[in-house]
Amino acid sequence: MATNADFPKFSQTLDLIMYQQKSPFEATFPTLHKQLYKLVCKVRSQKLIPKKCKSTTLDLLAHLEKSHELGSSSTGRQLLALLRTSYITSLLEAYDEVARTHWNVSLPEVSSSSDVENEDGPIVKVVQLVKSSEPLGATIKYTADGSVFIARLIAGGAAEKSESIFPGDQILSINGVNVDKKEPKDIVALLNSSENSTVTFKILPTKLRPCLSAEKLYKNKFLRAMVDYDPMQDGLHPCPTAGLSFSRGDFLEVLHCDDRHWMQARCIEQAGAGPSHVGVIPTDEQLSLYHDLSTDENDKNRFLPGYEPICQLTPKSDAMRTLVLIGPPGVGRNELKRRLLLHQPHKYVSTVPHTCRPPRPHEKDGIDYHFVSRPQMEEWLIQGRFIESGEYNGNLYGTLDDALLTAISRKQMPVINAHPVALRVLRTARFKPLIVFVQPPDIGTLKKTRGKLLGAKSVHTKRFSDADLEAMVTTSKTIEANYGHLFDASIVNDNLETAFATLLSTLQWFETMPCWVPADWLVSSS
Ligand SMILES: Nc1ncnc2c1ncn2[C@@H]1O[C@H](COP(=O)(O)OP(=O)(O)OP(=O)(O)O)[C@@H](O)[C@H]1O
Repeated sequence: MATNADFPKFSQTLDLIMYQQKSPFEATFPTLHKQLYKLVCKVRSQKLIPKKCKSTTLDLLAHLEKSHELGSSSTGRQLLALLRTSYITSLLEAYDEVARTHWNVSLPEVSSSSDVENEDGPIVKVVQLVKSSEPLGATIKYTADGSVFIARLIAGGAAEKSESIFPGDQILSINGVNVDKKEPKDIVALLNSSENSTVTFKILPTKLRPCLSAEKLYKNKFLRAMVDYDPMQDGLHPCPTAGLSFSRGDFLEVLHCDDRHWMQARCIEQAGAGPSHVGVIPTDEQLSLYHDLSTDENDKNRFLPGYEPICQLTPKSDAMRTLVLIGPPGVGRNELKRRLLLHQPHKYVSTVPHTCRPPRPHEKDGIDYHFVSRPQMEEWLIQGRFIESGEYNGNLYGTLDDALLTAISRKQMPVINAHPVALRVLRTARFKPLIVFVQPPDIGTLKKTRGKLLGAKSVHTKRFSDADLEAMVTTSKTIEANYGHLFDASIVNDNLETAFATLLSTLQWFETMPCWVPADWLVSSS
């Protein structure tokens, strides 16, 4: 027989289903999602009390099936069918197993939170938390007279989950020890030293409950870090140990944004590693304080400010992106591009540049170059229509934006080897570039593979001096330092065959998997 005590377990299980399934589930079955949501609400409000089932969620589902609680509509039947799929059933079984496990924690007999009358008058609250390996998940601050207050709760931490402690609450004592004027290290020691399995706080609750959400301060909850950040190096961080360090190019999920200067975020899961812990990081406004002070010329190339709002782009077979190969001169971008065009000539295409120099005898207009007049080139330059342009031997050269747009409109993927500076123009919704960094291997491998001619394998074969190869490695490092956060993928070109195979699998990945792109790409294309 289910008791009320079993309901948290069941409702957590449903939370789990909704959380795990949310995006595909909600997107594919919006009506079913609504039904499931209603079910969770019903269970939560305990209006739905199954009398005939045991405490396992699978039993509860069996009960729902028999009792027609969900109605006999096709949506209700579909929902049950979905809940019965092997994926969901396994999830429920796993959860039941976890829920059945006895965790060896002896919960206190007193209620976890109770209001008691303080002798001096104001209502104080006693909050008792079960100790676990996870930290309390709260930072503290002091007033001038040494009183200790909760500064912020870390999203998803033990204090927040307790729903009994809030920012602004004053901590009067921990396990009966008065904390007034105690140093942070003494408070940490108090939290850790308690002998029993619980920690008891006496709290003077705040009258103001801050309720700013991430959405209110940040239109977009997901951000790409454009700078490196280490809270331990940040003298202005209110609590460096509760901070989160991240590197340029990391994807962050903002969970809380309590004020204009600090917010809570975690690094989004990357390549199999789970999401990072939640930590306090500076907002854009706070970060700009540090970078305003920067005199580093390279910062200007890094597309500051500190964060770029991002969203997930779901690949569509009829929406082409531009493949941009970035890398130091001589690293092999032309060779990779040449192989790609040969591999699928109908899909991957090259763009023909414009020039105002006269054609050479063997050159064909529209194939080697588009030959146009100098005034025409200058007019396009003024209009900002070139992706890249330059002057060589008194003649202008450039790649027109139309060249890319025409290929994209024909459902082809233009491939260009661009200078990183061109990313400023290219990285927009019009071209939706997929930016692949081609980097050289270590200098030893580079000397082995490029120091000698490749025989008759390629008509483009070049010979490099040791100085050329060393310059290639140095330039590669500079490009990565300045633009690495904008790269979607990196390929090491040690062996041409494997580098090309990696390029193909990278392209396949981006053609089939959702990926993070600047949020305005989707806004401007919708
Ligand atoms: N992995 C490799 N092993 C050996 N040789 C290579 C490799 N990759 C490229 N090469 C050779 O290096 C030379 C330079 O390559 P490529 O022209 O493709 O470089 P690039 O990045 O396009 O440089 P640039 O922009 O200066 O033309 C070519 O002769 C190419 O065949």
